[in-house]
Amino acid sequence: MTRKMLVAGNWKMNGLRAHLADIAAIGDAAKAHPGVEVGLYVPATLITAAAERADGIFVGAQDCHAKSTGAHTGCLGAAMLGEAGATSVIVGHSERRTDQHESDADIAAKALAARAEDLSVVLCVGESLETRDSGSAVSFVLDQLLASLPEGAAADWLSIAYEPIWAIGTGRIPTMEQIAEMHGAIRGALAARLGAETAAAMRILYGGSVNAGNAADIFTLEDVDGGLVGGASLKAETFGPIITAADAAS
Ligand SMILES: O=C(CO)COP(=O)(O)O
Repeated sequence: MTRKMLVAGNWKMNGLRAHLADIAAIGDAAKAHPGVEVGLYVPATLITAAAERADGIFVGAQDCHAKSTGAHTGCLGAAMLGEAGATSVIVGHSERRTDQHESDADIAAKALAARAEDLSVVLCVGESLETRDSGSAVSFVLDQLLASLPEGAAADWLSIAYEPIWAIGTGRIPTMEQIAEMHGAIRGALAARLGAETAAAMRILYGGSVNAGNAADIFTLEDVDGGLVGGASLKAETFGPIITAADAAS
């Protein structure tokens, strides 16, 4: 089974129109590597402008509401994001699980809402440092994954991102053995839930302090099919080498 590498940037709450030139530069970097799928999850305010300029990359949103419309002040439905130009959405990022108190059931519902509007989905899972240190990271992440997994999950619209919370924005990453163990366990759990064929086709991304220096090692691991990149995705100079590393590992 060959899975196309996916390297996606999560810009989080960063980016103004002044940064559209960076998006264009990242598109240029991506075009040199057509074997890698590259996307940017930008703030909602930038989706339309980014999608208008995006060449060589897809543009996504960082969250969507589980309902399509209604009395939900400040929220955005999947159809709105699609109309704005997004083709994909992140659900279940640990920052939203923590800051917005999103539950696994909320996240599964958001993924389904996105799917209903033909958006692809990256579903994030990951353990805290406390859970890692207690020795129960794998069982925690698998429980979280299976509870957040939407009905009808399929590899043509859903990818998983393993993002250990303690590795996000810290410059600290798990050992290669820990990443390999977790990704293998995730694929095993997907196989048990969705069947071997779907599990073999579904991309499992690693996220958390991915940079030009560590990407090549991480992407070489068998069950790592790309990365979800925060800080290093803001500039082509730092994101470009990560795309190159994914191509080399393809
Ligand atoms: O949270 C992340 C991507 O969603 C990872 O962020 P950093 O790459 O900045 O650690």
